[in-house]
Amino acid sequence: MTFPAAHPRTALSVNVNKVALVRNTRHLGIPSVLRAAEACLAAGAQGITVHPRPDGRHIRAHDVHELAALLKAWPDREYNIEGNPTQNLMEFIRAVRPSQATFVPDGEDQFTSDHGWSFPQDAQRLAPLIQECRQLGVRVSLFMDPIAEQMQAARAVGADRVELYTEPYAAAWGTPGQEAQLARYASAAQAALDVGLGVNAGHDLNQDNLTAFVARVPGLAEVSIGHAFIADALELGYAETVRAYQRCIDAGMLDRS
Ligand SMILES: CC(=O)[C@@H](O)[C@H](O)COP(=O)(O)O
Ligand SMILES: NCC(=O)COP(=O)(O)O
Repeated sequence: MTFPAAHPRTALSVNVNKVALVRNTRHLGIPSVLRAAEACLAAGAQGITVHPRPDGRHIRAHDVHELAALLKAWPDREYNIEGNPTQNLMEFIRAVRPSQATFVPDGEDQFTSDHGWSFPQDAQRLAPLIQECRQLGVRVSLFMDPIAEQMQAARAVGADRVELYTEPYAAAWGTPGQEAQLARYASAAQAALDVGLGVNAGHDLNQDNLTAFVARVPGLAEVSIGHAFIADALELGYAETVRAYQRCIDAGMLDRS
């Protein structure tokens, strides 16, 4: 399916954290993170995302480097490495130079990501790190709550994109608050576009809530999806799960136009 240049297809980046989480429960090397990534790329996923947390609970340093080598065989796909640049992220960015670095303000022992950066408080410590990434040729995306008023500051600090934290939308899915959340994300995305930022999104997106989000949120360049995707892949397999999520995206794109 092709889309007009004015509305390029929202890219699917598969987060493989949870494959590593299961692998780490034995010393057998299975399930393979590499095989998962390769199967998703072969099925058409536009990118792979990892979040190598400092405690190594799932993605570890060797995964980051092995996936970088794999992605070299897929030059038209993207590698997105997430993390807190004041912790361990920058060592990976310098060594691997992925397509994109997504800065996430997580603490070292955080259960999962649950908030975005705040401006002006975070600007001073982020600016030099963003500049370094851009000098390395790495696009920078800032994990942000869907607050339209924060987008100007995100741009001013040098970010190329924002990634809208979508758990509040996912939590409202199927409730009376769903529409208000969609309007909130659409407003934040438009504010980002208005100041020259690209728009990514992620966290708790799934096959139920993805289509409506793609349809309503303008200029959505990329969704990164992991937890629900891997849960679905346990039942459907990686290739069919990629196709299922692509169908959700394409349905949203058609609703948008
Ligand atoms: C930043 C974000 O929302 C996710 O990309 C993050 O990778 C989730 O981390 P866990 O997989 O450790 O829950
Ligand atoms: N940036 C979001 C991501 O990579 C995956 O989040 P989730 O789908 O595991 O919640």
